[in-house]
Amino acid sequence: MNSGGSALSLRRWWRSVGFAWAGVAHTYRSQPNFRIEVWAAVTALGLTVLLRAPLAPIALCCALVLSLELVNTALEAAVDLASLERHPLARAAKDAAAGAVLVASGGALLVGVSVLGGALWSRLT
Ligand SMILES: Nc1ncnc2c1ncn2[C@@H]1O[C@H](COP(=O)(O)OP(=O)(O)OP(=O)(O)O)[C@@H](O)[C@H]1O
Repeated sequence: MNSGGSALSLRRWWRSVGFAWAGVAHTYRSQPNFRIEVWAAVTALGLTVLLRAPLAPIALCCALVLSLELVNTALEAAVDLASLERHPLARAAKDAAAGAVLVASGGALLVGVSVLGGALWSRLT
């Protein structure tokens, strides 16, 4: 058994988690849209628990939107690092990444309304 090797890979994994968390924290600090999405996700998850609605579709949608916003931020940084000059390909890349967030947000909104809408309506009426 190679316990030294597994301790090392666990430490390496933990270090990678630290880098990933630094990426999430940096995006939270630098991207107002990400902050809005985080608090929208917290609200949606809280409502889901409160209304005893199915958690899986809401959690999946929250994770999808937040993940795509992180990828969008990564792509923006990579494009700006490659060149700060205006270029049609830079615009295409950034617009497509922003479009991915928009599409996921639209889908998440539909899922949110269909899963939570009925339960919320009957609580309020
Ligand atoms: N180098 C560039 N060349 C051409 N167009 C660009 C370039 N950089 C940004 N743009 C255009 O400006 C838009 C906004 O880009 P910017 O990098 O400012 O993102 P942002 O406003 O932070 O977007 P988000 O709200 O998604 O974080 C892009 O979607 C793109 O249409």
